Amino acid sequence: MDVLVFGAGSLGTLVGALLARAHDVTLVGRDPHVAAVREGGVRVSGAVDAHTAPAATTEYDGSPADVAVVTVKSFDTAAAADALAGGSFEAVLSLQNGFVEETLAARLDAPVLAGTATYGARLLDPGRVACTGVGRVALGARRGGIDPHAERVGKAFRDAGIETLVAADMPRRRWEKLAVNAGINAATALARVENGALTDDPGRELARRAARETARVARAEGVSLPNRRALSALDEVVEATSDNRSSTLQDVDDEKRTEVDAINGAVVERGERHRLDVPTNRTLADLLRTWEAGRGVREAVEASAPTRQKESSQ
Ligand SMILES: NC(=O)C1=CN([C@@H]2O[C@H](COP(=O)(O)OP(=O)(O)OC[C@H]3O[C@@H](n4cnc5c(N)ncnc54)[C@H](OP(=O)(O)O)[C@@H]3O)[C@@H](O)[C@H]2O)C=CC1
Ligand SMILES: CC(C)(CO)C(=O)C(=O)O
Repeated sequence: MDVLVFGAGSLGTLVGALLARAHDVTLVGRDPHVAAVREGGVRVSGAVDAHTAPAATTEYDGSPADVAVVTVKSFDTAAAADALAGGSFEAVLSLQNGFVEETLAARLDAPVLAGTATYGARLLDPGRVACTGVGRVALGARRGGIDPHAERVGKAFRDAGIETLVAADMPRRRWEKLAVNAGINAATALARVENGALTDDPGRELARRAARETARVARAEGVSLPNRRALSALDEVVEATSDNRSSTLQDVDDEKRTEVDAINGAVVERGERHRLDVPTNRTLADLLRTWEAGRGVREAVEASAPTRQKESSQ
């Protein structure tokens, strides 16, 4: 299978390198990482050990592929879709946080599959990525149901040794992942702690409040996500990733724009559509955005790529 991975940062490089064990893969990313991959391939370390040689480029040239896997940050989704619009794919799969599939579907002709990834990945140096935790990729039709494209992409992932579930209930899984991220990411970033700090109060109850609010908004959107399911998913991930620094904490560490708009901001925006008050998510979003404004990181991103999406949580 020919695979294009668009957004070869931490997660895209890990997934692309693993897929290259069984498929023809091309990474689209930035130099000097792309140059290093061209020179010596990708070395995967940590929970998975691999060394593969995907192709790599900084500019997608429109070449067709069986599947395009999108792994840019949520606020780069529209720009990524615009870059991919000239290509031809059997399917497009997003592994990003947030409800970005609609942004892709609005711009691309190919069927867009929803995906969640609980693998942990961290780009160490150009050409080197660490797998900080073996999780699972869940993928399927973004509106739910059985999808032949999902079956084919899921087989390709499994053939490459990636833990993969092809799911018919991606709407619930996307909201469940959002509840987990709403509970973990902002709290750990603002408190500057690893995920495991949310095992005990006050962090645990803070995270649970944010997750419960998210589940309530999910139900208002017509998605069956009971509080107990959202809370058990939160507990499972906090335990499984207790030593992790969440991606939002990593962004704060690196003084980079966060995905707050696609996480807590999305809960607030969707809640407002249903006149639901979500005070914990609102406060977490406001605090993170205050940090971003204080560091000027949002403007820096938009200045560097004007076509970058004005964040929306469509
Ligand atoms: N890392 C992880 O463990 C996990 C990440 N995720 C999700 O996956 C997504 C990606 O996360 P992550 O990999 O950590 O983020 P990264 O920032 O490490 O990776 C995204 C990469 O895409 C690049 N990029 C963006 N636009 C373009 C473009 N037009 N052309 C070429 N390269 C481009 C970025 O470069 P630049 O910064 O220079 O624009 C960056 O290198 C996020 O939504 C995240 O929430 C989900 C689960 C786990
Ligand atoms: C699941 C979790 C919270 C793991 O850290 C994650 O997805 C992230 O950090 O963005």
